[in-house]
Amino acid sequence: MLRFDVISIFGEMFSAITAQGISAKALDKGLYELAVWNPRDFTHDRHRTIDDRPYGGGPGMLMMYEPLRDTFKAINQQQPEQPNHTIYLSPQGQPLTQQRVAELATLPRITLLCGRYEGVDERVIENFVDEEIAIGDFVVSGGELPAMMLMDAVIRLQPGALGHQDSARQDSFSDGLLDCPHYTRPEVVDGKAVPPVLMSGNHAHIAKWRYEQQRQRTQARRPDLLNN
Ligand SMILES: CN(C)c1ccccc1CNc1ccc(C(N)=O)cn1
Repeated sequence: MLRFDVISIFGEMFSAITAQGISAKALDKGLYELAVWNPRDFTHDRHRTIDDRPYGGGPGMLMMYEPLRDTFKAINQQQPEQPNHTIYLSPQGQPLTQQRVAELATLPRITLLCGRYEGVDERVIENFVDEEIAIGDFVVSGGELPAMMLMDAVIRLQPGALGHQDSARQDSFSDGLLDCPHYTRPEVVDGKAVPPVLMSGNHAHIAKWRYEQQRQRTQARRPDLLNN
């Protein structure tokens, strides 16, 4: 069973994936387990300090080394037998792709470090982080939402997470093309009809049309995805 250990000062945010939807059902089915660790629990001062000012000056605060080190130690004491892979979500990371998600989905254990403030002391990354990942080229206020997106993408690839028909469909995604258009009832609405080929019952024609649509859309919207 896949285990996630998450380091975050805002652990309650993760109810966004544990309370509803496919990720909640997968948790109930025992397809993964999740533990959230708060670095504040690994401080020793009265104010439970986990941030401090940056050397060299500059705006904002950084997450300090020692509380994070002690959090990593506690996590690794709990699961010494399982090999661990630690990911830091940051704008400086490698862009996440579906191919990388599929590789991560085969791991038994993933630790996710969620940065806040202006990030973490670089020595944390050097000593404890295996991989730095960005879920896109933009900045948000913390690593928690990026972590939840990575987790959701990995969870839905776990066997049993999707109904059979969905898992068949998501395979069409992993052929590196954008998805084709989709339609459902009614057949005509506000003067717009469903493409007749989809009403034909000719499954070979339907498959050909859908693939053609995928290729046209990818060429038009994301030519960078072609020639892979
Ligand atoms: C607070 N910031 C700027 C920060 C700085 C350093 C690390 C983490 C953070 C947390 N923010 C993040 C995290 C990830 C992504 C992403 N694209 O995956 C975007 N923002």
